[in-house]
Amino acid sequence: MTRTAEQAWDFLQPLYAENLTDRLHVTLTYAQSMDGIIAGPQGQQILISGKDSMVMTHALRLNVDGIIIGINTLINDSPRLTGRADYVGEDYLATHKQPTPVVLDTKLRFPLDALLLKNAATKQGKPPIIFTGVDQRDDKYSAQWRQLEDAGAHIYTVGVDTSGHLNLEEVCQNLKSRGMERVMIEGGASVIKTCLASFGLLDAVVVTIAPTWIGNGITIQNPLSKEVSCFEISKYEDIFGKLTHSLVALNANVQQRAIPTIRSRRGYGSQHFELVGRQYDETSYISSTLCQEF
Ligand SMILES: NC(=O)C1=CN([C@@H]2O[C@H](COP(=O)(O)OP(=O)(O)OC[C@H]3O[C@@H](n4cnc5c(N)ncnc54)[C@H](OP(=O)(O)O)[C@@H]3O)[C@@H](O)[C@H]2O)C=CC1
Ligand SMILES: Nc1nc(O)c(N)c(N[C@@H]2O[C@H](COP(=O)(O)O)[C@@H](O)[C@H]2O)n1
Repeated sequence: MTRTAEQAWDFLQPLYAENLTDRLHVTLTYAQSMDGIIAGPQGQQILISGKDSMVMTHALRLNVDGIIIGINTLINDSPRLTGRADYVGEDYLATHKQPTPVVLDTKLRFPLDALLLKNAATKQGKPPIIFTGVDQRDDKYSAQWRQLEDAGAHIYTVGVDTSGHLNLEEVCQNLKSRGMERVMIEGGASVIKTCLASFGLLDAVVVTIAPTWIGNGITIQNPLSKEVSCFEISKYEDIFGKLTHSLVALNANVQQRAIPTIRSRRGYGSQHFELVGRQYDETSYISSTLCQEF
């Protein structure tokens, strides 16, 4: 069975029930294997999600104002960051707006041949926003800045925190001030780790965990033991338990692993977990696509 975009969005609705008016609603979303791998050893893109999970990702993309990624993901993958009819269907696509791509790029390394710029030029996607830590007046960056703007990008300088990374709170405030209400953060590993370590930044986490062990690659956490039983997947809750909402969408024939999948928490420290878990998929559909490289 393949989910429709409407079904996928219905499934995600509990994460968006609250009406946040004063701050940006931020969803962290990514796909990982059971051993926490999100990309190949040299950062090669790996197809981890199954078809239904991709429908969910693309439906989500079409229900947010912006998609944030780190500069390495842009350089490695040159993603499109659009919602596409292949996954959501023409009708859904026609009735939803495309998100604005947002790239975290401290040193303005954004390549001029990136697909995001080409797609913006041909109106297949919105012009990207680049957040950087450099100053437009700095001679070292002014030419690149101008070329990127000429190619359609909007560039904003934000603060750099003590780890040398862009301050994500400031990024979110900036996007909110530009009229955005909801964004999703799609990765990669470094950005995911920053987000998971920044309690208070995230409102929701949507993770696809494919029931496979990749064994070697870019990981977002210490690999669990390969002897792990199905139910030990709940170890992920150590991380997710700190979040306001979290959702684990298992994407294949792993009913026995269908532990409660949405956790909602109000007020950090209150020890109150509200369990509203649901399993996303009911049938197997993914095994033929697991771990194939693009
Ligand atoms: N399976 C999945 O769902 C996904 C997988 N991926 C994979 O992830 C891989 C890339 O991951 P990775 O190499 O870790 O790179 P990222 O895409 O996470 O980019 C990291 C870079 O972003 C910049 N950056 C700026 N601000 C921040 C911040 N606050 N926190 C973290 N980084 C920041 C830094 O570079 P600088 O200092 O130059 O600004 C940093 O080195 C790709 O191979 C891609 O295929 C990506 C997305 C989703
Ligand atoms: N949801 C999801 N599942 C996977 O298996 C993935 N490998 C990814 N990767 C992310 O999607 C980006 C590609 O986007 P486009 O299809 O080009 O729009 C890639 O850069 C990762 O961010 N996601």
